[in-house]
Amino acid sequence: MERQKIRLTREFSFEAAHALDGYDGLCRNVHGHSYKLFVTVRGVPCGDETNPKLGMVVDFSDIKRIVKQHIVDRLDHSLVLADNRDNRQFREQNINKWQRIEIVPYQPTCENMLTEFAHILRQELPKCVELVALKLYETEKSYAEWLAQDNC
Ligand SMILES: Nc1nc2c(c(=O)[nH]1)N=C([C@H](O)[C@H](O)COP(=O)(O)OP(=O)(O)OP(=O)(O)O)CN2
Ligand SMILES: [Zn+2]
Repeated sequence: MERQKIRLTREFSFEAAHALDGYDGLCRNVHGHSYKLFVTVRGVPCGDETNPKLGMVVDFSDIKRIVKQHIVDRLDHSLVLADNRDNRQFREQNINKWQRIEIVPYQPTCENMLTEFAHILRQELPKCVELVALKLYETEKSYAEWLAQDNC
């Protein structure tokens, strides 16, 4: 059978709090989201009949392991704050009580989180697949998308 390029998508979810420093609205306060992340990769299904992964672009469980290790397990039930003096001090003062205070080098909007996720996944995903899209829902009604074709 002809081997065509196929896209695979795996969905993830994590709970995280954040605050948008300096924002001119309610989101400057610490508040939480039930994030949903969709990771889409593209590749050609394995055609090697001796390979246990025959017919797979990549094993869904490999995507799951990589995304969980590098993104979900780090952010789940964390408080995500931009890297500045006040937030670093807040982290130092509270880290014994709340173990998960994640300082990130950007304002933690869904756009910036996706940019970081794309950078990580492009390094960590196996070479046989190409990261083509990420979609991050911050609320039921609001999401951001990263597309490889927009960022060549
Ligand atoms: N472009 C962006 N705008 C906003 C972001 C963001 O990441 N990128 N983030 C926020 C807040 O963190 C939060 O997500 C609020 O979003 P919003 O859709 O306004 O959520 P609400 O709860 O206010 O929506 P309802 O109308 O109450 O359902 C803000 N903007
Ligand atoms: Zn928010």
